Amino acid sequence: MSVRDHILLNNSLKFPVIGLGTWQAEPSEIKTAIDTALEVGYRHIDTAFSYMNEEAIGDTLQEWFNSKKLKRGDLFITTKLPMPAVRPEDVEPYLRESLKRLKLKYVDLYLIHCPIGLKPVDDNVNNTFPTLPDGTVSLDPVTDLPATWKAMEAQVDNGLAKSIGVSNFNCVQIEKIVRHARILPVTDQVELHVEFMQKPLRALCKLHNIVVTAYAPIGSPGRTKFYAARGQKAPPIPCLIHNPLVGEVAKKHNKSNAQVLLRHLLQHGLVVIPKSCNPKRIKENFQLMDFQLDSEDMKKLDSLDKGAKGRTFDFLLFKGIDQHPEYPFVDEY
Ligand SMILES: NC(=O)C1=CN([C@@H]2O[C@H](COP(=O)(O)OP(=O)(O)OC[C@H]3O[C@@H](n4cnc5c(N)ncnc54)[C@H](OP(=O)(O)O)[C@@H]3O)[C@@H](O)[C@H]2O)C=CC1
Ligand SMILES: O=C1CO[C@H](CO)[C@@H](O)[C@@H]1O
Repeated sequence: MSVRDHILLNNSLKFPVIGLGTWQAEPSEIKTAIDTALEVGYRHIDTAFSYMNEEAIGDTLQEWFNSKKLKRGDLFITTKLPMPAVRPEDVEPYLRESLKRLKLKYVDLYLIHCPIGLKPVDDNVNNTFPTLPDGTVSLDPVTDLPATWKAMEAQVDNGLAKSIGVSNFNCVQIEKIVRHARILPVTDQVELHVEFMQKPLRALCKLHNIVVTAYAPIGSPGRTKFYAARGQKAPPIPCLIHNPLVGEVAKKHNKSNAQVLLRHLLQHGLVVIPKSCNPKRIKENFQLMDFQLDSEDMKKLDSLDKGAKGRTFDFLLFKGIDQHPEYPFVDEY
């Protein structure tokens, strides 16, 4: 099955199917990562206010624009509204702050990072995981998703975002948005990989013409760092890269295991945003268009799906987060 390098969105915006993920990419690593990615052909970068690297990304993009090697219109840049700002009045100020850090006039895609709203505990906007003195996360129980979505739509109207979408929304939450939306979300960015193929959510999104973007497409093996920084032990991380079946398919095509994991998702019509700060792996993760998995390969890889049991992102490292009424990770979605 052939795969196009972009999906054409309703507003004629081209959504490149391979993007560079940047969670846990330190500002000091960003220049090399973005330079390498743009040189090998990536045109889509995924970041978030809470990744604390928007400024470094903005600096590197400016160098590319100043050197005239690329124009703003050549790129597709995504960033996200953080959890302490999931309320209507915070949408525009946070988007403006992200744009200031990115040194851009608009983003191509602005996402609600997570349906869970948090209550800030201080004036520090960079404190994106506010915690109460008892160690639990500071929940905002009155998160109003339809009202927040209305404020997201206003960002398309005012030209600060070319398109808008959601992330970590489950089927019920997607339906809630779709019922109220004037502008539909273009994507739901969720955990999705060979062991967690998100069948019900994909079916629902297809119905509404919403593209599904796969985060952690190679299993997010580096996330121990995020837990360690918070004094916690990471939960078991699935060894997708070393799965023998994936290895078999990779050997047949003379490609790496990571390339097979990514190509499998592309052939399912998904957008993938693998993260790497390593030039060799950044290149490897982009070389996905010179081979095709046949139906037997796809069947083999599909057999690895564990359904809801394959989920590994539950945000439970933020103590008490599952007490929020919009906690999304309650079912396979
Ligand atoms: N909306 C949300 O809530 C979330 C969004 N995301 C987004 O999705 C992106 C991707 O997800 P992420 O969690 O980073 O996980 P990925 O599945 O992309 O895995 C990234 C990890 O795999 C390593 N890696 C990358 N390429 C290869 C390769 N070819 N072979 C072996 N190892 C490799 C990287 O290390 P190295 O850098 O050393 O190469 C890194 O440790 C994020 O960066 C972020 O942009 C992620 C999580 C949640
Ligand atoms: O994007 C993200 C990566 O995952 C983290 C949790 O495990 C989130 O906090 C963050 O929003």
